[in-house]
Parts: sequence; C-alpha cells; structure tokens
Amino acid sequence: MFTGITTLTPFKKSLVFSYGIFSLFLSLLVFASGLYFYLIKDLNDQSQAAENALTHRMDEIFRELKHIVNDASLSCQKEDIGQLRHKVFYSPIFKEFGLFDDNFRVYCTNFGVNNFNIFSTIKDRIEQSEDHTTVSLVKSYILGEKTFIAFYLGKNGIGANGLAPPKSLSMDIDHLLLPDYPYELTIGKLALVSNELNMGSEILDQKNISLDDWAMTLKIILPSNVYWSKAMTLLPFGVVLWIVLWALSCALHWGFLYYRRSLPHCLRRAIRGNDMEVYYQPIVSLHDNKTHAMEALIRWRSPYHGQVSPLSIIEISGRLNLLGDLTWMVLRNVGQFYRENQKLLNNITTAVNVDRYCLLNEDFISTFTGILEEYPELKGRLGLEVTETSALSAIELPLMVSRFEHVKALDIRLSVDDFGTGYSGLDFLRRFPYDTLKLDRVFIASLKDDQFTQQVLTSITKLAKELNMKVVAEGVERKDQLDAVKELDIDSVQGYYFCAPLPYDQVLTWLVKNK
Ligand SMILES: Nc1nc2c(ncn2[C@@H]2O[C@@H]3COP(=O)(O)O[C@H]4[C@@H](O)[C@H](n5cnc6c(=O)[nH]c(N)nc65)O[C@@H]4COP(=O)(O)O[C@H]3[C@H]2O)c(=O)[nH]1
Repeated sequence: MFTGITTLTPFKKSLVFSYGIFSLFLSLLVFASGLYFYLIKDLNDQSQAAENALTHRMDEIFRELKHIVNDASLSCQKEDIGQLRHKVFYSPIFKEFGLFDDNFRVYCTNFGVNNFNIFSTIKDRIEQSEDHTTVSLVKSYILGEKTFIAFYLGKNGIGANGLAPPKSLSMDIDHLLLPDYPYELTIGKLALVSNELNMGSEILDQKNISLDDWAMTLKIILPSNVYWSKAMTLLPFGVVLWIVLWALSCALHWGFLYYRRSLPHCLRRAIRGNDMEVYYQPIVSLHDNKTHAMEALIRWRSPYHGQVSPLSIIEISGRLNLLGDLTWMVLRNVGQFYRENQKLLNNITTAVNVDRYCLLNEDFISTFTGILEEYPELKGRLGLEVTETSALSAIELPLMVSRFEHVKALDIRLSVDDFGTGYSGLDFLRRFPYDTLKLDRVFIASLKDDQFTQQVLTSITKLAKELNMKVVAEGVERKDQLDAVKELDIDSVQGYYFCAPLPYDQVLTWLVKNK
C-alpha cells in the first residue's frame, strides 16, 4: 500500500523545504495580524469596560452627595460638622465634604465653619446643568496638588461638594487598563490622571471616550511595546502555528496529488478526455472461415497505474456513474473507425458492450440516436452486447423489452453476452429479441472433456436456432477447442485461436490478410 502511495505522491525534499518557507511567511502573517487584531479588539472591550466603570463611579459620587444634601441643614453647628465628619469617614472616595447655600457660599465643611464663595465658572456650570451637578479639578491645600471636586445643589437650596484625590476616581479603571493600556483622564483641559506621558513607544491605536455630562475625556492608548512584549510571550504558539501550517500544507499537497492521481480520478479524466483506446477482436464464421463481425473492447493504460483491466474500468465507472459516458466514448470511437475505413469494414458488424443500467437510463435512446446520426457509417453495422448479470425487477423488465425493441427498430443487432453465467435463463431468451447468443468461455474450456457441458451446449444451440439466433463461442484458444465447437451447431468463434483483441492499426492489417 505504501509503495502505491509513494508512487502516486513522490516525496521531494525541495518541496517540503518550499512549504516550510511558505508556511513560515504565512504563520508570521497570521500571527502578526492575528495578534494586532486581537489587541485592537481587546482595547475596544477594555475601553468600553472603563467607560462603564467611570459612569458607574460618577453615579455613586452624586448619590453620595445627594444623601449629604438630604441630611443637611443651613446651619454649621457641632452636630452638622460631626455628621459631615462621619460621612467622610465612611465615604469610599471623598476625603472632605462641604455644604453651600443657594448663593454658592460654602458655609460649612467637616473641618468647621467656613465662609467662601464657589468660583463663578463652577456656579454657572451647576446652574446650567440639568441635575445641578458639576465636577472640577482644583488645587487643594489640604489634599495636595490636584483635587477632584464634585458639586451638587439640591432642590432644598442646600448644596454639597466632595473633595477626593484623583486616585480614587482612577482606581476603578486602573485594574481594567493597566499595565497594557496607558490612559489619560481629563476634566476640561486639565489631566486628572495621566500615565501615558513616559510611554516611550509608538502608538498603535487609540480610543477616545467622552463623558459629556462631566466634561471628561478618557484617552486610552495601545503602545507598540505592548504588542511586542505580547508577541514575545506568544512566540511558542507562533512556532506551533508554523509547524502546523507546514504539516498541513504538505498534507494538502500530497492529499491533492494523491486524489488527482487516484485511479477513479484518472479514469474520470480519461473517459471525459477520450483518452482510452478501443481494441477490436474479430469473430470468425465457421461457415466460410471469414470475419463478418468484431467486438469492440476498451483498453486503457493509466500513466500512474499502468494497464487497467476492462473489468476494473467497468466496475469503477459504474461506481462513478460514468458507464454512460464510457459507452458513448466507445461508440464514437467505433463510428470514427468506420468513417476512416469504410471500404474495408463495409460488410463487418461491430458489437459494443452496453451495461444494463446504461440501457435502462431514460436518456439512452436519445443519446444513442444522436450518435447514430453523428456517424451514419454505423447504420446496419452496429451491434450491442448486453451481459445479463442479475435478474431484472418487475419495473425493469418491460422497460428493457421496450428499449430492445427501440434498438432493434434502429437496425441494431443485439447479442446476449456470457450466456450461462448470469441470470440469463432460457426464459430470458424467449422474452428478448436477441440476434446472437454468445456462449461464455468457461463452457468452451470444459467442452471437450465434459459430457454434461456438451449436452447443455447442444440444447442451448438447438433452442437458439429455433429462436432464430446465431450462436458464437467465446474464448476458443486451441485447435481441440475449435474442433469440439465445430461438432455443435455453432456459427462463429471468438478467441485467441484466431485472433486476440487488436488495436486500430493491427486489426486493419489482420482484416486485410484474413477477410
Ligand atoms: N482467456 C481468453 N479470453 C478471451 C479470449 N478471446 C477473447 N477473450 C476475452 O474475453 C472477453 C470478451 O469480452 P466480454 O465477454 O464482452 O467481456 C468484457 C466486457 O464484459 C467488458 N468490457 C470490455 N470492454 C467494454 C466496454 O467498452 N464497455 C462495457 N460496458 N464493457 C466492456 O469487460 C469484459 C472483459 O473484457 P476483456 O478483458 O477485453 O476480455 C475480452 C476478451 O479479451 C480467449 O481466447 N481466451
């Protein structure tokens, strides 16, 4: 089996090497672009998650301020200050709370009584905002350089503001984005958090998210060094990908080659491309020792499988549903043979083998008549040989009779082939209008020494004669077989004794010599 495989698909080092190079480039391409698109998608997903986290955090911030406003009064007594301190203590974000009135004057903080006005720009923003909220980034003496402040003015005329370090806002998104995606969170034009400044590498992609309600912008970056560090981490997978692609491309190549060179595929191409030969075996008459008939037999030498036996050709063609095509190809070859040698073949009929399924096909008659019109030289000189291998069903039987009648009406001779080996019983002969009965060569081989065979063949030939059929003995190889055949009432002989099946040129020479 392996020898068969290697002949069909020869191993070539150079080819394996080429596929190695090819798959290396392909895997590099797949790996590089795959990683790039993966990171772009991941950047989008993480940006979306960061936006959601930030929105959620802002909602929480204002919910907290609303609680303070609801619990607050316009005074700044010890209890009010204590309450603010209590809220600071339990706040997850804020480090300082203040209360302001509707003149935007801060009158109380958790540190004590206060009296200063909120910047007019902030005041304007609160008034313009639908929810009476805004955020700001200012310098706080208590908390350090930059401080995030959120403002909310309640319907009761009391406002609350909360001060928080920028970190408390960014902690939600840090774990989503860092360390892979540096980002910058700005309020207005001021950066609340920025960890993208010292990135030191190129930007591969960038996402900008705007939270318009808070004038916030989140810029998230995909730097090239992240791409390269991921590429280095995933390099073993890249190597595996290369090996898999290499093996796959080699396997595909050999698989394809194996398929292209497989017997069924070669046969299909040969039939479709008329790349087969037809041999002719003369059938010699015992009445005048002349050749009045021949049988057309298919021959095919495959470039990869050598000489393929006709029985295998028929068997595989049957499986591939190509028996029709094969028959039409043989018929056209025979037509061409007659066209090119009209004079010599004038009084010779040639029989072509036809499979019963091909005959039963609904297109049989139309295609067959088409070929007869294409080759009028065949008129009156063509015969069909049908081998009966299995019993016909109740539906097939009348169909077959009608086909035979149709064929006969076209002046085509019908022979029953290999008589005695299949289901072709005597009843069979009665039903079909055959012209010739061909005795299978197994009977001829044992005819001389087997009395039973002699008796059977005597009865068969007698019946054939009664039914007006000619009898041909197949497979006559030796003189003693010929003598035994002659003792029966047999009309013609086909066999190696006279002539084996011959190719086009040789059969012409034979006919010229022996006609
Ligand atoms: N041992 C021995 N054999 C002899 C002798 N004389 C002839 N033969 C062989 O007997 C077979 C006669 O053809 P078949 O019975 O129709 O049997 C044919 C026929 O059923 C089928 N076949 C051949 N060509 C075609 C075709 O074009 N179409 C179809 N459907 N079947 C075909 O394949 C079968 C085998 O064909 P082949 O191998 O060519 O075999 C041929 C022929 O070469 C002899 O003296 N001794």
